[in-house]
Amino acid sequence: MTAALQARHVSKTFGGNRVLDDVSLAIEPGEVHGLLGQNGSGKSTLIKILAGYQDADPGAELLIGGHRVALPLPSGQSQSLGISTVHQHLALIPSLSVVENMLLGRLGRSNAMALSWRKARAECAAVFQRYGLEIDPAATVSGLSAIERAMVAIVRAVEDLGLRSSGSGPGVLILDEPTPFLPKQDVETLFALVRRIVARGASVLFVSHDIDEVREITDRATVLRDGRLAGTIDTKASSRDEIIKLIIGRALRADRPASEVAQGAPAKVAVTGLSGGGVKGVDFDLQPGEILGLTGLLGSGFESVVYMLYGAIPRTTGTLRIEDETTPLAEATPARSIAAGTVLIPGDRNARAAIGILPIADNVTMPVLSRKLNKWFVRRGPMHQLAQDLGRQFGVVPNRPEQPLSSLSGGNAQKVVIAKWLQTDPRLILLDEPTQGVDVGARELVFDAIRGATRKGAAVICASSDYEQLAMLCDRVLVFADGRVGAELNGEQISKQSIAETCLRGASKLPDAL
Ligand SMILES: Nc1ncnc2c1ncn2[C@@H]1O[C@H](COP(=O)(O)OP(=O)(O)OP(=O)(O)O)[C@@H](O)[C@H]1O
Repeated sequence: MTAALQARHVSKTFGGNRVLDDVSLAIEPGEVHGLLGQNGSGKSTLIKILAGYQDADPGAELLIGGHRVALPLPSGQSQSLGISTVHQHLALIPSLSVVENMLLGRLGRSNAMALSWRKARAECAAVFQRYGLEIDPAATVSGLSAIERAMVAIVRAVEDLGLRSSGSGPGVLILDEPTPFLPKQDVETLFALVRRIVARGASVLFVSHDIDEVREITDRATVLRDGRLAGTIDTKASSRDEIIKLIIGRALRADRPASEVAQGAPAKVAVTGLSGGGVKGVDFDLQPGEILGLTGLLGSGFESVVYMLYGAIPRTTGTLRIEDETTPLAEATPARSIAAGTVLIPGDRNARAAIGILPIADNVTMPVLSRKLNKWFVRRGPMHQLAQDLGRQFGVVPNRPEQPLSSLSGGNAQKVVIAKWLQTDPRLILLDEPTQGVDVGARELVFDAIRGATRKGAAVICASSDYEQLAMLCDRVLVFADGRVGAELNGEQISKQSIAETCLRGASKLPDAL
């Protein structure tokens, strides 16, 4: 069978640093092919080369549908050659309608004056119907749910492939980590769409850190390790442990660590009457060193809690007590929270937690410039030394503080953000999806760092819809439903399965199996 896409001998060097080394990859027609590897293993670089955003080093070869294609791909031409990419940020314009977004690529190439919007909407509706989607072409993208936005971007990418001129097969759709921003229940909806796409003959290259998802949706997978090909596997025939071992070169720790929370100690943190942002009068408290998980279905209110406690959502009411200091949340602001020893590590690190164009050293030392370094003027030597030490401690790869943060892979950038706040020895750590985009091996490092902070007495609140993460990390999990705490899971009750079941039952009662 002629491969839908074949890449051979792909290498890439940045300033003397070889990040891809003689990688080869073949994707069959109608196949969902996984691309796996630790943070910084070279997945995005490979995709950027396949999508024509980046040149490969000399010697690389690319065949699409058996036809040799000259590298580098001409800028903006990858779709006409049969490769379409959907990145995590989706590249939709929120203020435009669905149909306008669907036509974005084509508008640039055609005479827009001659466009009939009525006809375009009807065609768009017919396309959505073909894929079994119920999305109004006239709706504004900003009003769509996360899963609807993802599906619009994916269908647009596939349709743009269908318009290409070359006759070399139905093409390859690259999905670059499409699921981390989606609630778990919507992942199935997305997978149904992926199955429909491959049933129509196209192939999909699926990049993900979620091993269970990879085993569910892909047929085979290529694994990169340190920029080299670690292997190509039949995912259905491979166990979870085998895949993890190929990715990180070792096995993960088997069990969740036993809770270290001292029973019966007075609460260190107490939240009372928390209301606003979809939350309706919630009370809970935390023991010193406790890691409390918050979860639920999207819209159940759990997603807002850490931002409300940090003072980042206006019109929040209730109180937050840390040890013997009580703050009315109506008066909380991020600056006051930081001064009181509360830190927030947000989910959207690119927009809210880091400045990509600044060096890693500047990003990571920002909260401690006056405390740990010279208060009156910035000396880069000590700043670099501190950044280097933190990079080592948190496993940032490559550990080069002078590089811009944006040159790090997604997962390594997240480690920098976590290091930046944990070094401040906070009393309360607020986390929103702390290991989104972080690979399975590095997750252990991040979890260890968070547990290290709890040993120093910090309390942690972790909001997440990643049930596996909650099961590995938390001493207790509160499952939200309709703005309130619907169920509480403790100790042995906590597992990925039990959290998923409790969420899906509307959090009205504990799972039968418990
Ligand atoms: N423009 C660049 N300049 C310098 N180094 C870069 C650049 N882009 C990527 N790198 C380096 O190349 C290596 C591979 O990065 P890449 O983003 O491909 O990894 P990845 O496997 O996609 O990681 P993640 O899972 O974290 O997204 C990393 O060490 C990264 O720092």
